[in-house]
Amino acid sequence: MACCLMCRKDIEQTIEGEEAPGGNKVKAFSYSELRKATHDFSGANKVGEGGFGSVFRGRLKDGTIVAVKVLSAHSKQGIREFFTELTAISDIVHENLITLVGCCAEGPHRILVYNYLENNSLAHTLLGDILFCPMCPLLII
Ligand SMILES: Nc1ncnc2c1ncn2[C@@H]1O[C@H](COP(=O)(O)OP(=O)(O)OP(=O)(O)O)[C@@H](O)[C@H]1O
Repeated sequence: MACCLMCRKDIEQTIEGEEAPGGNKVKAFSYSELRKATHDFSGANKVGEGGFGSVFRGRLKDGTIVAVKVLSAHSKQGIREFFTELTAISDIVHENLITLVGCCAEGPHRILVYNYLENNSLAHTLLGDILFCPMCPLLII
């Protein structure tokens, strides 16, 4: 049984119990489920790249649109960072932050699944319908 390097809990216990180390419910996805959701992690669904690895837009079976963050084999971040991110974010629920929907730790795969944030939706969430002056950087209030 594999062991989480960070909290020393068995990965199976964490994942199969569908509970992240922080205590919030986090769904355990199978690799094939996420493969289907992202059309085999197709380039067309790739929305970004971070230090962790590639991020794909995916549609789950129930129609939910998610962001699928795949830990790259070449990533400088490893299993410890995977569980650090899992632990840190699973405890936080805030309207201005993305929510961790679930994760996958099947075989060599380490994947985090978040709710999908459309382009500009963060700006819209933070600023609402504030208008910008077309002539200068000032806000029109
Ligand atoms: N929940 C999301 N919804 C939509 N797009 C996302 C989401 N999460 C990440 N992305 C896209 O993927 C890119 C990479 O995100 P990621 O969180 O992996 O790295 P980062 O925040 O840019 O940097 P770091 O690796 O330092 O955390 C983002 O810039 C964004 O374009």
